[in-house]
Amino acid sequence: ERSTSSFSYSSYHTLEEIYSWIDSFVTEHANIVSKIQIGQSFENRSILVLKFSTGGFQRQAIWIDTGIHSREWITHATGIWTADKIVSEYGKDCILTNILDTMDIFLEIVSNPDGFAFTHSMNRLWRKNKSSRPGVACIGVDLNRNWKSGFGGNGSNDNPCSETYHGPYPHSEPEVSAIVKFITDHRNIKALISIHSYSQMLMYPYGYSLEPVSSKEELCNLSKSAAQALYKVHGMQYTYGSISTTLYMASGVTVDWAYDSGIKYSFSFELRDTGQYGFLLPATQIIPTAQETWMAIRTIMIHTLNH
Ligand SMILES: O=C(O)[C@H](Cc1ccccc1)CC(O)(O)C[N+](=O)[O-]
Ligand SMILES: [Zn+2]
Repeated sequence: ERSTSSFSYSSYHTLEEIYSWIDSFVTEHANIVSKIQIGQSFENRSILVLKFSTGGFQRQAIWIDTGIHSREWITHATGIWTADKIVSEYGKDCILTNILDTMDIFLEIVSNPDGFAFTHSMNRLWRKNKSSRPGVACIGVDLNRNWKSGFGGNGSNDNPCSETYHGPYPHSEPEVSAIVKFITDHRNIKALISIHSYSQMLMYPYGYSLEPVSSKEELCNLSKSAAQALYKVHGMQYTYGSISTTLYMASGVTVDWAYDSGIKYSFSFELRDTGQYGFLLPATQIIPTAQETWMAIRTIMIHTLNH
């Protein structure tokens, strides 16, 4: 991409196209956006994070990740659109402007670059990363089961050939340990939003337990408000609640680790649709999905700013 003006926000893109767009995007909006490499994937691809900041030092911040499961293409596409929305709305939307005048936003668009490249080259429905270990027949760890909280519990699998294989030990995967290191070293992340597809859900911890989190009421009310803001855009209904009670038990997941690390406002989205197209959501739904998701993300961000 020489410039982002030729980039289509209503299409799906390859890893190379996204990385090239990131460089153009950062160049074009250098006053508010910068690019950070937080690590390297198993196959040595750069792991990139966009930082949106209007100044300050180590400001309280919001973390958003998309694409931890490589086949969930709508999430990378939503992340890209969201990046452009943030820079477009700063100075226009007073709520977003208030957020960025006080907080930073970190956005990791391709959180599983090896898996994502593989969905374009060999297997569109690949979910895991591409790590391999001597003597292990199958490839890949489920990056949404590799986190320390509840690691190895119900709702994860110790079989390396399973789609929910949790890996040999917590944070064994470079794609996970890079985020853990970044967030731990930052010490001022106040909200984490980890975006998946599909099912149209907005969920908060825990996945590894049926026990309610201490901030259950607040997180339930906030997810309700966020789901309502989303619904107003295109009439899409999202269910909301804790992972284990709304969907199923899932252990070693991103948001449980975040919550247990002190990030109270930790949420996971399951974007469109409810199964008609599933992971193969048509590109015509990218912008509508991103538009409605933005209103939910914005609701979570303003609550985080005010609490
Ligand atoms: O099992 C998963 O990791 C997600 C559900 C989820 C999402 C966030 C935290 C715990 C579970 C479902 C999905 O997005 O991966 C879709 N899928 O099952 O392929
Ligand atoms: Zn997923």
